[in-house]
Amino acid sequence: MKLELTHLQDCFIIKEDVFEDSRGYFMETFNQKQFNALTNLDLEFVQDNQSRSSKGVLRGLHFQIGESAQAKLVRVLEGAVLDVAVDLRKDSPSFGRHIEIELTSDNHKQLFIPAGFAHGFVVLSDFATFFYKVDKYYHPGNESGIVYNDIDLNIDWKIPVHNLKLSEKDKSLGTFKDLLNSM
Ligand SMILES: Cc1cn([C@H]2C[C@H](O)[C@@H](COP(=O)(O)OP(=O)(O)O[C@H]3O[C@H](C)C(=O)[C@H](O)[C@H]3O)O2)c(=O)[nH]c1=O
Repeated sequence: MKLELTHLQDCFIIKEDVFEDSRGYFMETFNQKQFNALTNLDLEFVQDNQSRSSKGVLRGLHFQIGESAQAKLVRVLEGAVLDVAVDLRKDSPSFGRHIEIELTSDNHKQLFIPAGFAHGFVVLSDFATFFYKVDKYYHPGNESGIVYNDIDLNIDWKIPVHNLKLSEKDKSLGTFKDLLNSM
């Protein structure tokens, strides 16, 4: 297991060892002891989530608030996505900045996203199966988000806007400025 720092504080790229042979490959996709030792965190993931989406589907930007704020360890089982995480922690040196990273079933990359971040992804392949671990349970009443095309975040989703497919909920999410005003 290898850890790669990013320009966002406490947000890491994780590469697990992949053992390939003539049959295919084997990998340990998560090892709590190794994860805690490498990240120097004492996290316990309590829920696994999985979604499958077609090309152009954009899910996000989402986060849970207060005590329900989730750290996430995300990866792709099938296909490819552009994954985006935004640092919403006011005291962070990377506050307001975001990372865009391609996660695919071939590059086996995982992204660790700390609590206090907004998260979303757009599907680049015909279909993508997205899998992630979270360290806090789902609390629908504590869900919040930022609209994908927020002018201040200025995220380049790589897919032409007319090809994007969002839920009605995600289309009507608030702006980054709305969030700042509520802090
Ligand atoms: C997140 C979640 C949802 N649900 C139910 C609620 C809805 O009936 C249904 C679909 O939920 P939603 O449209 O919010 O699913 P996504 O748009 O994939 O949401 C996720 O999108 C981005 C990528 C994230 O990072 C979040 O973890 C998560 O918000 O699943 C549950 O039962 N448990 C859960 O933990």
